[in-house]
Amino acid sequence: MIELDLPPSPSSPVNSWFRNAPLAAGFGQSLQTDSSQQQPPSLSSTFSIIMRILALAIVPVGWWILHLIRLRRKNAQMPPLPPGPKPLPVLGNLLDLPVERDYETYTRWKDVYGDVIYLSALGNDIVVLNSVQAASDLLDKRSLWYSDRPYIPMIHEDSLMGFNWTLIFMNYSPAWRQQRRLFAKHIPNSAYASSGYTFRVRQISSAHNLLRQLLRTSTPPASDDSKSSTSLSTSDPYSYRSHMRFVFGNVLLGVAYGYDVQPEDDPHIDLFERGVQLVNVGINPGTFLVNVFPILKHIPAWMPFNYAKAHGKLVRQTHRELKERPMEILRAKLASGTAAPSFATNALMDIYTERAEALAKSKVAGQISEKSNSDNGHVISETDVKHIAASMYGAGFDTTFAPLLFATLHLLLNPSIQQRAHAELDTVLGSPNSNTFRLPTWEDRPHLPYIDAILKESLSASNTSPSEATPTKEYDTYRNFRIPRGSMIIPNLWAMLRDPEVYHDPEAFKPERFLREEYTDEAGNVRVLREAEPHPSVNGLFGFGRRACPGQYLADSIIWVELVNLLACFKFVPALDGNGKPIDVSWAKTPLPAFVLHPPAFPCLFEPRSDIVAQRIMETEA
Ligand code: HEM
Repeated sequence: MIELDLPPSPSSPVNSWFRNAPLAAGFGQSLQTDSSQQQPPSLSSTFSIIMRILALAIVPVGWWILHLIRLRRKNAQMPPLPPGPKPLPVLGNLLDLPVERDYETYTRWKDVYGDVIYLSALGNDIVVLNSVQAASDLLDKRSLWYSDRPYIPMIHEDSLMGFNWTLIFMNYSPAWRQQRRLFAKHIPNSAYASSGYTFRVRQISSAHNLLRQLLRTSTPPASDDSKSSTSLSTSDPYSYRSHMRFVFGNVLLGVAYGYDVQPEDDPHIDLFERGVQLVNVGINPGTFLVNVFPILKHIPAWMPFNYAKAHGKLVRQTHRELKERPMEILRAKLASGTAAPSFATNALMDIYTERAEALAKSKVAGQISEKSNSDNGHVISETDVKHIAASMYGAGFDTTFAPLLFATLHLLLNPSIQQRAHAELDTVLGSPNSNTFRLPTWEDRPHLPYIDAILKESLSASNTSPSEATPTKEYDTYRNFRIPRGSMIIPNLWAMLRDPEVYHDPEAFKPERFLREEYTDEAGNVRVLREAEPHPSVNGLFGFGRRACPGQYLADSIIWVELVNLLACFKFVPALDGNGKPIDVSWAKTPLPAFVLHPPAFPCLFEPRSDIVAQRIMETEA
């Protein structure tokens, strides 16, 4: 070990680097001295060290300068980059990028730079799309080039989270295409498709389950005398959240595996929740440095403080369990003939049937052919079924839960919207005070346009924050701007939904913007009273192009059935504070920063609309 007896100095990292730098650079031998005779280095030896450092540095620095000059020349011949905040050398716009609520900053920049903005961060190109037009032009119309996923070391490295088995993060590839086809085949692409019948039965029974749970913890109806059955219950103004969570978990695991969730502490729900939370931690750009400096992925797992590898291992273990456990249960049920219909049940049955047919054919033709089922060599297998089913909870839970929370919040804040919804429902379901009152069914949907409008407005409120990014496959030009190859494309839904050209009074919760209203004039002609607002960005809510959400029709039907049942049966009323005054919850309109925006927990009470309604709810138990 060589030690230099340099004059004492403050132990800042920079000083210590300078102290050790010559050793690290291989200058140790020339400086090796007997510590008993050490002298401060002479001026000439210091000069020689500096010269050597300069000599060594000149090659990379020269290369870097040449590279920059060449890049400048090349770029000068190309169209300019889209406008954006001025970058710093090397860091680019790293310091401009907000840690939280990036969508708000991108939206503010729209006024300054326009709807296509260029940013760079540590050499990575980023293009933010702030309008539906730009997003659709690139992601829809040039979808072949814009369908890949960005490389995120924590996600994609097998030695870290190894999470690229899920559709959401898979690159555009034959395996991805096959999985999308499999998804589309078994998850109906229309809320009204006949193949969706079994899922709709499950959705209805889950919605009734939610009604019963809310009734048990609800406030009594206003007209209630103290003997009513509902008056026995006390009200926890936050309990609705856990009831809703249970119901969405039940629907999603039911659709995925035909699995019935236990009302409390279901082990599968716990497992999937844990899996989602662990992934969220891993993909947060600020949590693990390896996402910013991918080279850190080479640090071995045994090194102390290697939290990224430790976290990756935990995620892999949890996901192995989460993928295997429900499939094992399903296989056992399939073997005993007791499996309920579900995505995985139906897809596995298909595979088994195809295999049996291929086997039968092979006995005739002497060989097994799996070609019919393949895309560039990728044949659908049980592993694909397992992976898609396991993705459904993560992809579908928060995304469906959040719009229902927003609907609840805005209905609570806007009694007039509730009244209008109740009036529409009463014409279809009967008055809640009449014995003819019934609960809604799927067939009622076309007759309830205002409920649909509330659903659309709630979906807009919960727009997925703009972290979805797709690298361009090739260098591209758009509106005479250059989009560098490999750019991260960020469609900023927040800005799209607040585009004043499209969306009037965007901050207000106005379901009627989705209604086209007609009236009949004196001569009996049907005329348009008001056109629905043009609102193309509601399509953008489910993404663009080839990567657009494959679960959108399922999501739409899941949220609709919950919302319509809640509205048919309950009034959403404010909880009271210690002085008996209604608690104001308007603060909850500002969403929490997350990938899927959702309101912070706010108190809300559910009051059954009448005793007859309460009775109808209890009848569903049968
Ligand atoms: C209101 C609810 C939902 C919303 C707003 C929503 C939105 C989205 C968005 C914005 C994307 C990304 C598209 C892109 O990258 O361009 C996506 C992808 C995806 N969604 Fe949904 N989603 C919802 C519900 C669901 C449900 C219920 C499921 C399934 C059970 C699901 C499954 C998926 C999958 C598998 C992907 C990845 C597709 C791919 O990368 O090819 N989603 N969703």
